[in-house]
Amino acid sequence: MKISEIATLPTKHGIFKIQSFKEGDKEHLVIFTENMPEIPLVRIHSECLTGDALGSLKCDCGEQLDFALKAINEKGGMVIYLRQEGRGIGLFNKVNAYALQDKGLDTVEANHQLGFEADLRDFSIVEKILNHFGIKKIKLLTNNPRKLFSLKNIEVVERIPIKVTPNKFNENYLKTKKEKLGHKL
Ligand SMILES: Nc1nc2c(ncn2[C@@H]2O[C@H](COP(=O)(O)OP(=O)(O)OP(=O)(O)O)[C@@H](O)[C@H]2O)c(=O)[nH]1
Ligand SMILES: [Zn+2]
Repeated sequence: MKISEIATLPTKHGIFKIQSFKEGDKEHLVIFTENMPEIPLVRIHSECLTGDALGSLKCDCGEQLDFALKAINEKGGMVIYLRQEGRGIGLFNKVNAYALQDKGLDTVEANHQLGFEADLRDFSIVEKILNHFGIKKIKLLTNNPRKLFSLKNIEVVERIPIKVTPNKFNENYLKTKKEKLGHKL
């Protein structure tokens, strides 16, 4: 793992520090506050270019990221931004999955139709990053139990749910997340 220098990143949510952790060809990011409580608020966020950067309403990613940055700016902690777009299938395949969803398949069926498992993500780098910061206990912002189970040597003192406002474009996606992917929604 290669670790970059720390730089300042002013955002609409507040002034953060930013650092990149590179493993293989993946350039992950940690966006963190200068004030780091002993038990920080942590968001493990997987890349969603369409939701995070383009304002897509098909999923809840952009809204979750905004919610997390706002809360972390207030309470102290970090967003660990993992470059595993499309639950690990990549952007090109996600667009093909979206095309299948236009035809009526849900998010899980579309992945299967393309020959992928529903969720191919790997969260193993998270513990390495938290170790690097000397963090042993966290409060985790998530609705996804898989993220909790992926942490073996880090104590999750509290799981904080992220509430988003459903819209007509993502209501089926949220329903599938709850029914097929086990999200607590
Ligand atoms: N393959 C696929 N990936 C999607 C689709 N919609 C969103 N994604 C991806 O799903 C991932 C969502 O990541 P997160 O928001 O970190 O995680 P989550 O599983 O939703 O869990 P929490 O938000 O923590 O509750 C991102 O990588 C998105 O790119 C879809 O329809 N198909
Ligand atoms: Zn998304």
